[in-house]
Amino acid sequence: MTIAHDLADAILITGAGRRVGLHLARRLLAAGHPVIAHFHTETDETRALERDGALCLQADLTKESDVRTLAARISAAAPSLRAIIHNASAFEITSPDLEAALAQMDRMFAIHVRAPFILNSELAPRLLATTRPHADIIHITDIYADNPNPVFDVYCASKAALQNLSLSFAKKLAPKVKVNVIQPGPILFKEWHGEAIRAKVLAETLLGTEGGVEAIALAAEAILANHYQTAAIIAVDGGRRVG
Ligand SMILES: NC(=O)C1=CN([C@@H]2O[C@H](COP(=O)(O)OP(=O)(O)OC[C@H]3O[C@@H](n4cnc5c(N)ncnc54)[C@H](OP(=O)(O)O)[C@@H]3O)[C@@H](O)[C@H]2O)C=CC1
Ligand SMILES: Nc1nc2c(c(=O)[nH]1)N=C([C@H](O)[C@@H](O)CO)CN2
Repeated sequence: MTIAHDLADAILITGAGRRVGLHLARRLLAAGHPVIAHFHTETDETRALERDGALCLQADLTKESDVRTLAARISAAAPSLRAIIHNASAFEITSPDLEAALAQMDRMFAIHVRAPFILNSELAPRLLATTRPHADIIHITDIYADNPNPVFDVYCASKAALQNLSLSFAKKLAPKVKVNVIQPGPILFKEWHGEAIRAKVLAETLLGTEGGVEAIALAAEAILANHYQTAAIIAVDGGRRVG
């Protein structure tokens, strides 16, 4: 069954299939926003988002053709966009093998830099078409963008590139479109994080706990609500960056 969507002033979230992105999609849907949820791997949760009224679109952001098709499908479906939240990400320890590390570099720069660049560029007319006073772009980077963990050096460099790109988009799209950065800290560990590393990370975190996905949703909603915030870089890290 094809569901008709009224996608005027929709909010696009990338990586909405699980964890932070899924929580953002659910929160914004519940708040009454039309939501376009990009996902990589279909899950029961993406199927539930669809039943709840979101337009769910699959794309592998490492593939330029997928990103261009995603942009075209969104442009065709939504007459205007209220916001784009770039959340999709690949988080990998850099391989000691140079050839493998270079393949990771291609993948992570494609997801964290090229895809946001293409989507922001192709969808800028939809952001500018919003009837609201402002549209928003939110890039989710990492506190590691400012102070890298060398174990994840390729990932960190790609997030730093995204952070710098955010400032250029803030300059290019002002005053109609605000562009801001959220830098998460230890929000939600991966299953493969062992107890020792979790304890070490939290010992370096002033507040001593994982932030949880709601911490990012609160930061994103605050940015959307603030008419006077652009080119800002907001850490949501429990104080880890100074710990
Ligand atoms: N969790 C944390 O503690 C921290 C998170 N952050 C940042 O916050 C954001 C959200 O974090 P979190 O929810 O943990 O992120 P995840 O590691 O869970 O990944 C987010 C999403 O990105 C998607 N993704 C991965 N590869 C691709 C691809 N090739 N094409 C399209 N989508 C892809 C994943 O889809 P699938 O699983 O289907 O591949 C997933 O749904 C990320 O940008 C992350 O870098 C920063 C610091 C700490
Ligand atoms: N895409 C992701 N990026 C990051 C994640 C994650 O789970 N997915 N997690 C971290 C770490 O937990 C870090 O914050 C604590 O070591 C960083 N980036």
